[in-house]
Amino acid sequence: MKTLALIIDDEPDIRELLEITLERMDIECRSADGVDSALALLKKEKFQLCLTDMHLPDGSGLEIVQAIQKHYPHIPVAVITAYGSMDMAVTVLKAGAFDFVSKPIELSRLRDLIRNAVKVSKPVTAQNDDRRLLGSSDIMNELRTTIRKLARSQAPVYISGESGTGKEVVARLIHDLGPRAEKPFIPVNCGAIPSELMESEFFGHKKGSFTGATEDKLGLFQVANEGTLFLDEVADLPLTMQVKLLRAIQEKTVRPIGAAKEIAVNIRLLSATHKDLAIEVAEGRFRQDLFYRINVIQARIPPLRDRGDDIIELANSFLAKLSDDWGLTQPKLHPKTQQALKHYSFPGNVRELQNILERALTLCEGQEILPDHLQLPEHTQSQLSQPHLYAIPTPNESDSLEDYLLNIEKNMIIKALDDTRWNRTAAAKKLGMTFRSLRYRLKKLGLDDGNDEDENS
Ligand SMILES: Nc1ncnc2c1ncn2[C@@H]1O[C@H](COP(=O)(O)OP(=O)(O)OP(=O)(O)O)[C@@H](O)[C@H]1O
Repeated sequence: MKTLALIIDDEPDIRELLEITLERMDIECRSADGVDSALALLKKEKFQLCLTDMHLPDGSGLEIVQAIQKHYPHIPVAVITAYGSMDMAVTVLKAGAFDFVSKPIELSRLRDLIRNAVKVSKPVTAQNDDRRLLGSSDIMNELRTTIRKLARSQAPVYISGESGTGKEVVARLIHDLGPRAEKPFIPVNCGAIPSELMESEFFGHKKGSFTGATEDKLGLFQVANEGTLFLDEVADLPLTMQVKLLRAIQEKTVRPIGAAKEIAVNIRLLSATHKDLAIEVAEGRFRQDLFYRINVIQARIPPLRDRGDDIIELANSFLAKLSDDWGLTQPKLHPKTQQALKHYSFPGNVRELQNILERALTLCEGQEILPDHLQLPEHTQSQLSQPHLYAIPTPNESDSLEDYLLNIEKNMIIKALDDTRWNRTAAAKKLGMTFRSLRYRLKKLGLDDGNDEDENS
């Protein structure tokens, strides 16, 4: 059966251009010139994809996106936005549009978009793939649903989560379950590239463009072309590189060092960091405009300590794998070991659990792993009790690490404010942060009184 597409545009010329392009791709089309007529067609026929203009005589493309999300969520819908209207593109992606194309419509970009939409409209066959993400807690099942949704979209996703929670595993799944699965997935650790090599790594260079450039080199953007570029530890990008990256993302082109021409690239962008990007922005280390572009949709990965019985499920699975690799019979986790694992806070999350088990398997001589083999730090607090200026509160039983740290942050801020008679400029200085950053934290901690007066006092 032929794929059926719905085209919505009030300009007959553009409708015709879209129809011709799609029909050449063996896709049958129906056209509508406004919101009402489009909604009527959606009721009447079964579509596999939809392409709508943003400005329609009786409404907007956003209404179409919302209606499709609500009533026909399986139909990928892409929006044609006005030239340079990035804000609108971000809005429609957030509302659930699968992708966007801006005017004047570039035919090669349109064809790529349509090809991806056709793939997305087919039922996912790679369901089994998400077994790579172990854990059957509700919180992980929710994450799996989110991943499947995000895989269909082309929107940039910012994956947040503490160190070792599985951000890269999630990024790979988003790629593997999506329409770009057959194309490259290129992970880049932004913190690991020396700053002087960064531009050449990302955008490539021509032979002879600088000392040491003995060959032409493709940049990561080109290597990832048609696939996914995963910027891990994106907060570690120097500001100068952030500007260049923003440009490449917005223009969808790159210029290798020493090249005369820009090269078009088609990538899906995923990014992650264990840092709080909003704080990085508030403290001036991360550009707000880049944050806005990469953070169109956010996926949060929960820390391991919040995943309940998943800890034991993961532990058993890692033990099975390790025992198999090392040619051992898989030992059991003693009930007390299970208790100890469930009560540990895992600041290093899944990666730390893997390391703990590897050590435990080395230390364990019998068929059972005992609590001692885990060598867990006696108290989580021992890791936090570095030299400190103010008394560190004792954690409550129910505190998560996050709550506990927030409490410390709050105490230090209140102490600094008390010491400076609530002069926030002086308090910020005392705490070694900018006024903006202090104000952000005060808001976050609910201590903000809405008075910004002392900025310059
Ligand atoms: N749910 C999970 N099921 C199975 N393995 C997992 C899961 N989550 C993480 N892992 C494993 O834990 C390790 C750390 O995962 P990953 O590198 O994706 O974390 P990360 O959040 O990207 O870490 P970092 O912040 O250090 O970059 C990897 O070996 C990964 O395979």
